[in-house]
Amino acid sequence: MPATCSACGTSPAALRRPKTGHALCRACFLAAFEEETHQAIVAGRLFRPGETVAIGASGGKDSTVLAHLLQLLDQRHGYGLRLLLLSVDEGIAGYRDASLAAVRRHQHRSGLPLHVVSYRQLYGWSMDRIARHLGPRNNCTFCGVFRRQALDRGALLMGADKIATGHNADDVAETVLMNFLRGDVGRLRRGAGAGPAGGEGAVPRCKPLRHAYEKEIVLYAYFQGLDYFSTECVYAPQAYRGYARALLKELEAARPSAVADLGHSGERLSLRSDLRMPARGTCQRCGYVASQPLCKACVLLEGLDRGLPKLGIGKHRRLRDKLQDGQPLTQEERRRLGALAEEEPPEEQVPLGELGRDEELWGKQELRGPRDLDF
Ligand SMILES: Nc1ncnc2c1ncn2[C@@H]1O[C@H](COP(=O)(O)OP(=O)(O)OP(=O)(O)O)[C@@H](O)[C@H]1O
Repeated sequence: MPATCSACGTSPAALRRPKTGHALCRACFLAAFEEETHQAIVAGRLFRPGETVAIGASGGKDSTVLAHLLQLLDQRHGYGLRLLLLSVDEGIAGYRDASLAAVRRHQHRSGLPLHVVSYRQLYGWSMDRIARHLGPRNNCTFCGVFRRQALDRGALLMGADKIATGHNADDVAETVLMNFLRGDVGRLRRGAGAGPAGGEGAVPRCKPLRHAYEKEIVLYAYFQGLDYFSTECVYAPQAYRGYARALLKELEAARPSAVADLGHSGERLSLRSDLRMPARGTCQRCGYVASQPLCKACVLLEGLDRGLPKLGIGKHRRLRDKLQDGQPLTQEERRRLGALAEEEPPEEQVPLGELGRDEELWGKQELRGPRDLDF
């Protein structure tokens, strides 16, 4: 005989909650998941009445569930939010184009306004082209830096007060692990991944699903019949995060609370107070938040534009200084920086309309490039 739901005591249980081990029926699971998200929003004071919130919408399960929940909870509890969908098109054929189609379907169903910004518009480089220059490694470094800025730029254009992302408890735990494994003191101090998503950006961020287990998000999407895109990014298998993810899965299998515990540890970490942290300033080139004279995106772009894609990653300070002083690099130095044998023509510019600009919202306003934006 199937187990009975431990919450209502009447309906047959439809699942065992990965987070708590409780046997629940569909209705009680949905209610518990929604209530926990609401409590996380209230306890974390994530939103204020009247705020415009741009939901980072990638078309994947997490942000699809987030967009659905924020709309539902806003109506149910009267948060008084203006919700918008914001997507970044990184230019990854066979991955982002398909997931953006899922975002558009969500837009039609939900009626929320959608705005799409693309790497090609903002930086003149799609991820596919960057990957052709860079090879299979380090693509996530470029993509992560560019996406963080692209979300900020999109949110500023939309007049958003805040960005909400679909980062879940597993993402947070993986980030805590990764920061430890890399000895990344800066990020450990900022909350080891438990703090605001991309907390160093120009627009405040929050992660309303940060206590939600990935497995439960999948269950929620399934029971609600939500339509999302679920293929992994073609460049992700090479990412270091994959090792942290595999380790976390092993830990979770042995002890399900490991996911929540790691997130909790990340929040509670305290470091020596005499550690020197880089001061926050603004990028001399584009005005974005930076702790160095140039922000990370401008450093990466400089390498790409010079045909030396590895200039902005790794320890190439000496070669960067050499270039800055106008000294030529040797063939061997150019090779170390990933110089291509032959120059590739720049990518064709994409008309904004084709990328899903919400004309009603934006009229004829043009997106500005990374070098002339004021933050
Ligand atoms: N291209 C994008 N456009 C807009 N937001 C994005 C994009 N990529 C990621 N995000 C935001 O960052 C969050 C975490 O992104 P990540 O790459 O870890 O994907 P994920 O964990 O697979 O999430 P999802 O299931 O929503 O794709 C997403 O939930 C979303 O809110």
